[in-house]
Parts: sequence; C-alpha cells; structure tokens
Amino acid sequence: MFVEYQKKKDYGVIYLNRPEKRNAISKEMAAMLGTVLNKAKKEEIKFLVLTSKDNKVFCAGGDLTYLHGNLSREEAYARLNPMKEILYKIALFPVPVIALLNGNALGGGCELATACDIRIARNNTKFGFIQANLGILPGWGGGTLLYNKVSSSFALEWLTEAKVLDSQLLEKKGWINRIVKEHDIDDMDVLLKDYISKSYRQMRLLKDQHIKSWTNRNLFFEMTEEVKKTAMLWDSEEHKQAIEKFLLRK
Ligand SMILES: CCCC(=O)SCCNC(=O)CCNC(=O)[C@H](O)C(C)(C)COP(=O)(O)OP(=O)(O)OC[C@H]1O[C@@H](n2cnc3c(N)ncnc32)[C@H](O)[C@@H]1OP(=O)(O)O
Repeated sequence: MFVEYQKKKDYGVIYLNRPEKRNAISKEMAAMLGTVLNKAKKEEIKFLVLTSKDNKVFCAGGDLTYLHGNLSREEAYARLNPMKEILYKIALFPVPVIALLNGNALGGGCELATACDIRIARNNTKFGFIQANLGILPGWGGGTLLYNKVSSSFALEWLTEAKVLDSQLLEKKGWINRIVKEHDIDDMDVLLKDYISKSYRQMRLLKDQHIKSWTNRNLFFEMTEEVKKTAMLWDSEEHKQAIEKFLLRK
C-alpha cells in the first residue's frame, strides 16, 4: 500500500510509502490519501501525523509521469485538482495535523507539508518550493496556504527564487516549528508527548481557533484559483522542457 494509516492510542498516523519513487504522489496515492483522511476524521484522535514510512524522503512532489508535460490545460487542471482537495481536507482537519518531516521534500511535497498545522523536521533535511524553476507555480493550493504560515514577503521570496532551503533556515523563517535529531524522530510518543497530554476536546478547540486565525478568508476559492493558474502554465515551453529533462535524465 502506497499510503498506510495507523491508529495509535491517542493519535493517528498517515504514512507515505512509495520509497522507490521517493513518495511522488500518483493518482492512486491521492485517492488513498482521501480515503485515510476520511477514516481518520471519524475517529476520536487528538491529532494526526503525516510522515514518510522510510526516513529518506518525505515527498518528491507530484508524480511527473502522471503530471507529465504533454497535458492540455484542462487535463492538467483535472489531474492537479484532487490533491488540492486533499490539502484542503488536511488544512481543515478537525484536530491539529503534524507533518513529521523525516526526509526532504520538493515541489508538491512542500505543498503537502504546508497544509499541515505544525512541521517537525529531522536535522539536516532540505525543502524546496521549486515549482517556479519548472515553469509552473504551486498547483495543489500549497502556495496559497504558504501565505498563512510564514510572512508574506518570505512566501513570495521562496516561491519566486524557488530555492531548496535547509531546515535550520526554515525554522528561523517559521515554516518549521521544531528540528529534532535523527535518532529522536522515530519515537513519536516521546516526540509528541506535549500533544498527547492534552484532551481530545482541547485539541479540537485549539484547531478551530487556529483556522479562524488565518488571514486568508476565502481559502477554498483561492486554492482553486491557484490550480487554475498553474494549469494555464502547463503547456508552456519552459514547463515541457523541465519535465522532459527530469524524465530523460538517466
Ligand atoms: C503541483 C505539483 C508540482 C510538483 O510537485 S512538480 C514535481 C516536483 N518534484 C521534483 O521535481 C522532484 C523530482 N525528483 C528529484 O529531483 C529526485 O528524484 C529526488 C527527489 C531529489 C531524489 O533523488 P534520488 O534519491 O537520487 O532518486 P532518483 O532521482 O534516482 O529517483 C528515484 C526514483 O524515483 C522517481 N521519482 C523521483 N521523483 C519523482 C517524481 N516527482 N515523479 C515521478 N517519479 C519520481 C525517479 O524517476 C526514480 O525512478 P526510477 O528508479 O528511475 O524508476
């Protein structure tokens, strides 16, 4: 299974489990994410963790063999939009969602992490909103979400420069909440003890307050606009060339 869900005593964990493709999100994985999120939502969990099953890569973004460069704008929209729905579900999940970033993330992988409420990263990890280097923009709604998570000027800088940044810098910028040592990341009960010690009701109320704090009031609409704008860039020459370069690199 490319996506697994485990219910622990107090919390749920979603594992991305496609290490051979660096957890690149395929059509099937997007559907599986939807299924496990619906399942987790029905359970009395204090929080939800999203992480990678292995400790190498958190997520390499959209699967470029599915999101390839020869799609029309309409096809690109249809293939991008399901992940926007997933990111929106995560953002509005009734209790906090914690991204346990036990590996690097690129492109849509950073969008997925941004949809979560809290990001805890393993030491020496790197993250890149690199979409602008591929001739597109974030296309799952993660660019819109980024503006709710960090300063507006840093969001614009990161999205425009499209650099891969290290976790230390991203902690200073507020995108990463906490950095943990490599050997500490696996023990979730210890790592997340300050969340486990609170009640289910407290966690629901805290998440509700968090959602109300967002400056972006029209989230669903603006995330959808982002998908449309990225779909419009899909057939650009810059994008076609960037995808071809990756797919033919070996
Ligand atoms: C709106 C969504 C926008 C997006 O997300 S666009 C996608 C942005 N992501 C990227 O451009 C990342 C592309 N991947 C990479 O740069 C590298 O694979 C990465 C993550 C640094 C890992 O490097 P390495 O550890 O050296 O592994 P590798 O390159 O040999 O890859 C191992 C296998 O995984 C595959 N893979 C990695 N990222 C993928 C992706 N995004 N889509 C589809 N397949 C992907 C890669 O093709 C390779 O497969 P295979 O072994 O050749 O069959």
